[in-house]
Amino acid sequence: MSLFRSQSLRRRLVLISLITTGVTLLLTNLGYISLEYYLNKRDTEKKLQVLGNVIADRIPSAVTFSDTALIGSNLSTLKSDDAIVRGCVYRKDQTLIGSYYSPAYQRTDCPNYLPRVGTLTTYNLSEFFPVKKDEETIGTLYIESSREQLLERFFQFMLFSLGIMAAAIGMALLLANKLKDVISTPMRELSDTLTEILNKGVYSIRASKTNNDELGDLVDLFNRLLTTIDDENQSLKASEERFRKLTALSPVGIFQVDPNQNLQYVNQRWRDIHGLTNDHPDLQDWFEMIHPKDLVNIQEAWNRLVLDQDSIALELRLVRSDMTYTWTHLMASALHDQDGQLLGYLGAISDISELKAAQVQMETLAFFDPLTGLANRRLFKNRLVTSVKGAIRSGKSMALMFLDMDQFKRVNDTLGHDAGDVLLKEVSNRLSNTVRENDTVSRIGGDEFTILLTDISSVQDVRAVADKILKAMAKPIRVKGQDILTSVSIGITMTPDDSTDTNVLMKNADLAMYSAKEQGRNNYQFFSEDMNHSILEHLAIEKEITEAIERNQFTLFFQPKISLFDYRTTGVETLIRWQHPDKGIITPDSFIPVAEETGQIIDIGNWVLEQACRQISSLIRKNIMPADAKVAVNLSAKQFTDPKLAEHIRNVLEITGIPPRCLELEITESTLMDDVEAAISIMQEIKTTGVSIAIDDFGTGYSSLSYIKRFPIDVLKVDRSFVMDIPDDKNDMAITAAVIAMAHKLDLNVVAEGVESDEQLQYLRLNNCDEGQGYLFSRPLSLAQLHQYLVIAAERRTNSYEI
Ligand SMILES: Nc1nc2c(ncn2[C@@H]2O[C@@H]3COP(=O)(O)O[C@H]4[C@@H](O)[C@H](n5cnc6c(=O)[nH]c(N)nc65)O[C@@H]4COP(=O)(O)O[C@H]3[C@H]2O)c(=O)[nH]1
Repeated sequence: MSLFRSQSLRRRLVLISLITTGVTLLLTNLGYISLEYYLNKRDTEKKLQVLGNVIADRIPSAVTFSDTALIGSNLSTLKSDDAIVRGCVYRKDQTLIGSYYSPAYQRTDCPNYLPRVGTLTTYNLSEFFPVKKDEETIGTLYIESSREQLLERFFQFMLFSLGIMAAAIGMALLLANKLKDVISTPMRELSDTLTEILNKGVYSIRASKTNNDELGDLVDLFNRLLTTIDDENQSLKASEERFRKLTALSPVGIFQVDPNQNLQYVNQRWRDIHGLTNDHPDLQDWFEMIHPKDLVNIQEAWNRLVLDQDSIALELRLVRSDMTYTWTHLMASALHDQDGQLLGYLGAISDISELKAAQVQMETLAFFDPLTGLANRRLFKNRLVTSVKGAIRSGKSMALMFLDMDQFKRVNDTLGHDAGDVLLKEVSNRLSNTVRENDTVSRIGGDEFTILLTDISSVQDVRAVADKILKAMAKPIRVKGQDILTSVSIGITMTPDDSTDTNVLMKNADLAMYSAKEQGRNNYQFFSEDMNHSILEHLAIEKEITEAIERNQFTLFFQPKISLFDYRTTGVETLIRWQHPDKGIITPDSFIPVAEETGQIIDIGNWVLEQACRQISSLIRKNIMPADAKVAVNLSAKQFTDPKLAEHIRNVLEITGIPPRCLELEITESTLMDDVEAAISIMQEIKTTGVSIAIDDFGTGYSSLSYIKRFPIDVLKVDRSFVMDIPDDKNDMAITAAVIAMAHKLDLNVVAEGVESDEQLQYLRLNNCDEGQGYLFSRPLSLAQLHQYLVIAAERRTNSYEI
């Protein structure tokens, strides 16, 4: 069977035709010959029967009388049939009494005795017929017919059939050949076309159609299939071309990996990013380029890609041959065909070095102070949280130092911001050089620094560092050709001893730093619970101030200002008092700083301004207060920088009806020196309302003459600390005299604060101080007391204080 299958279609067609025709004819002829033979044999047998019966019917008498002649004449009728070989008649005793044999056959007598008939050949046809007389069998007739004629006809038929078979097979051969042309040739052509297409790879070749039958349809279908393949091929080529162009132009490196992990394709950009020039880069080479720190990540991601067919995206560094590295972003995913069969992996890699650099820059900006390069507040807070956790974990201590530069503002304002920057940088350097590398130095504000000291074994270590810092700061810093002496005040808190809460630690260090400031600056203080108590006190005051505002517990006192030339009352300074229901009168020093810090000062200050103007304007209207006298009101720093200040002043002037020239605002020198430029513009705005401005506590704020010149002020109040030591402190006396002279040069009115003694009065008068204020003239007075004071003062104005 396999031999048959391995034959060509053409040969198989011929074989099938021959076998089919041969077998069909063979079977047909065999059937036909057999039928013919059977029919002839039946005819012969019938004839034998007829002859036998006729003769048997005629010869009973002849047999009875053994009339051999009669028997012989009857048997001679057998001559009529050429096929009869012999006829034999036997008596009842089975002896032969008559016989006939055909000369055409080999002469054989009938056997003499009936049973011996069986010895004759059985090849022929034979039959026994009983010879009966009166129903009694008196003899037997035996007739034998030859088969020769039968067989002769049989062979003639056979010969004829074979002739027909040969003719039929010949016809079948012709038919098979024809079939070859009809079926096999177009099939061969189709196969040749296909072979040509496959060999040349040209899908535009078409098979030629010769028939309009099923094979013709097959050729049509084949050509249509080719057209479809050709179209798809074309679009595939177009798409491939597009892909090729796109990848060539792509700013992204593109790569393809086959299912066996071989790098199948990379575009030019991929090569550029990797700095690889070889034609067939290897995936292993690529893995070897990956930065050791990124290897674990990429291997883990690659496993996910290959084993789980997951898409991956990650950032990694590629190390080039010159050991520089490029930051890249890699994305890859598995490629499957329509049946879900894995085709490989497709990926894109982009150079993100610039992005990374920008990110680093952003992080630097976000976490580092651009001026000093130190950690900024944000990074400091992160480190503080981490350090506290580390300290808890390791069981070791950590110290937080809060440093504030002493008198930085003075340098900044007098020598300019550039000088301030130089100072800050140098201080930063000195701080960084004083601590270990593990410790974090941060600049968290203008002149505020923090230091985190980790792994502290004892407080002694911290003291040693703090001492080193103070010592490092003691050396002068050269700024703009001048040697500047600077110092820092340091507050220190420890974790876990003081707290493990970062906010609490910050507050502790801040408190300790303020305590260091209070202790005279240029020193360090460790946080103690006492400092905390002052916070609680602070909080309590804050709460009480709120209640005081609500319950109208504030009242105003006025302290007269006296002309040192004619002792006239030139005005009053408004001083707030708190009439506490339990604690009695509370002076402003106890609550103004708290109110300043909490912002409550804005409400309080606005109330003071309005009340003072209202009360004094009523005294002016009643002519109790001289019409040219002024009421001075203190402005806190927060009030001063309140954007609504000028609007509020105008409002108060309007609603109280006090003339603007009768109102004077006292602003402390330190408030003005916080931000000189801003202060000047605020003062200019205040001046538009028509009120006067006085600098309070002059001499304590390190203001330089160049600024005073630019301030739109009217009055300069010499601080009580200078007046206080007259006549004992020659230095203070000289300063006071110089300030008065300078103020006069600037056309400013000078008021001396805290005049308590005649000596002081005389000295001030001697130096042409314009006005004085102090216990020598009057303590701060309630409105009623002031009323009384003014009345009396008017009466004894002349020379009352003169000695
Ligand atoms: N030892 C001594 N002291 C004298 C003498 N003459 C006056 N004083 C006191 O010196 C302070 C003068 O006021 P200041 O320098 O403006 O200093 C004021 C001022 O800065 C502030 N202040 C007072 N009232 C207000 C206010 O309404 N608003 C704001 N923002 N601050 C106020 O509180 C500070 C303290 O005020 P007070 O306790 O009233 O204290 C007053 C006054 O009672 C003297 O001869 N000897």
